[in-house]
Amino acid sequence: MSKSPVTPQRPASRAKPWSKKAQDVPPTLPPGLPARLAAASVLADVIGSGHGVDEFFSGEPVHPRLAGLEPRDRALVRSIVMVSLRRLGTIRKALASLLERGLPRKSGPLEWTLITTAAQLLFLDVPDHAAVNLCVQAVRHDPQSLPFASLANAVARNLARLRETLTDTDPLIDTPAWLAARWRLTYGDGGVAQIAAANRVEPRLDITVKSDPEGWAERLDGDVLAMKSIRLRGHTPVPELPGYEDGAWWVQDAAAALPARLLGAEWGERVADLCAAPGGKTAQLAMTGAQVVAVDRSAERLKRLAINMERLNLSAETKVADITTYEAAPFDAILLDAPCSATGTMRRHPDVGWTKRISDISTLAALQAKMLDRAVSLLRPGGRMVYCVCSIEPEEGEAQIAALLRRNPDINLDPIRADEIAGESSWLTAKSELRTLPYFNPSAAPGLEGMDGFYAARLLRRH
Ligand SMILES: C[S@@+](CC[C@H](N)C(=O)[O-])C[C@H]1O[C@@H](n2cnc3c(N)ncnc32)[C@H](O)[C@@H]1O
Repeated sequence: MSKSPVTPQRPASRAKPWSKKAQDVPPTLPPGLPARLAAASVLADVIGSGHGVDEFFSGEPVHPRLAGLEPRDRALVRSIVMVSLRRLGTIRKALASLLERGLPRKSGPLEWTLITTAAQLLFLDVPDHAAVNLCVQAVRHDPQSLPFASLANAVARNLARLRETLTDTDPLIDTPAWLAARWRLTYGDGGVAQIAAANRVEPRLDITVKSDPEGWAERLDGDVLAMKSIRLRGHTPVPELPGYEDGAWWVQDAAAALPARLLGAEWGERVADLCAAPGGKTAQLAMTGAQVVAVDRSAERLKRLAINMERLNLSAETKVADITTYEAAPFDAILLDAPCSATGTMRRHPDVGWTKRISDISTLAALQAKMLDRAVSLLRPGGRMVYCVCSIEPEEGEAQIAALLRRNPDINLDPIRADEIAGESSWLTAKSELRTLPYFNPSAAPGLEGMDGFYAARLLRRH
């Protein structure tokens, strides 16, 4: 039997592979199998073609294997895919140790079935017999992988048997090598190790409340964090939680809630939220009583923003426009939440490291610079702006703002004070910009720690 490495090469194309041929799932398949086939297939498409997991699970199912699945099964598929991505390094190492002769060539979806089976056996609360049995059925379902059904059976049984030793790995193994190398340069050996460890923990849901954080924390079984976000302890689906229908709160990571607060928008001010959709920060700005214009290039995402604002009973004007060419009367204050590599959000989006490429960072940094130049030109003299990104790459944060200040002498950095961020001076850079990392916000309760990696700088326009 010839061998191939366990790690496949990602093709350059980002075409939607599932759009070419629909693979209908016959309704006669045994229970649980359609979800396992879907998990393997979605994972192959995420890693193979660079599509984000959210593309598959927000809105109507676009993948033929997801169509027709019950919501409960879709949720299971999502969690199998997420764990597979979050622990991909550990899983690949485990499979490599069990496949003495490597992965057989021309074995169709075998690799994806084994990875998603490993995710269930090593990290999810799926009974061993169900995971092993469905693995073998999934392998038998495809003519190319069919000859390897007994190999898959042996691998799956060994995964269950050796679970403890196979999962005892260095967190860095689950960080894509290109990101680990970058983070080592920026944050040192200690920093990269802590980021890697934090990214392995599935984060809880954070919410921003309109008022009464203590009361809502009690009602929702959550903890009030330093900056008044609430971190929920449980995993109840969002729409079923008290206060959701009434628009008392919205989902927003604790770090993502900081930039809008730092802008300090005031009642009656004319404020622009640039790159606004789906609107977590727009809601915060609108809460202040400012007149908010929410601008985004995507009409579809702005529609979602409008629906969110309606549920929250808040108002903002929406405008579909490209920020790099957007024109408007001057604003008192601007929030620019620029598109970025999102490497600070890998706790919530473990696909980021496997779907983004190193070249994306310079492409995005160039776009951010253009947006910044446009945004500062929209400020009135004396106006203020907060620029933020959910990236932990300096090119998109610290270096981006340093370059803006060099090319625009009219713009000053307005230092952020520790007392504006609940006294957390370790969240500030030497120049008093905000820099959070995924391992910040430790907690005594396991699973309740961490926050997104964010960068924010506050700027003032002089003339
Ligand atoms: C990081 S998300 C914004 C998240 C949002 N601020 C929030 O808090 O909910 C970035 C947004 O930038 C938008 N975007 C990307 N390129 C753009 C451009 N050239 N002009 C306007 N919007 C753009 C995307 O459609 C996306 O909605």
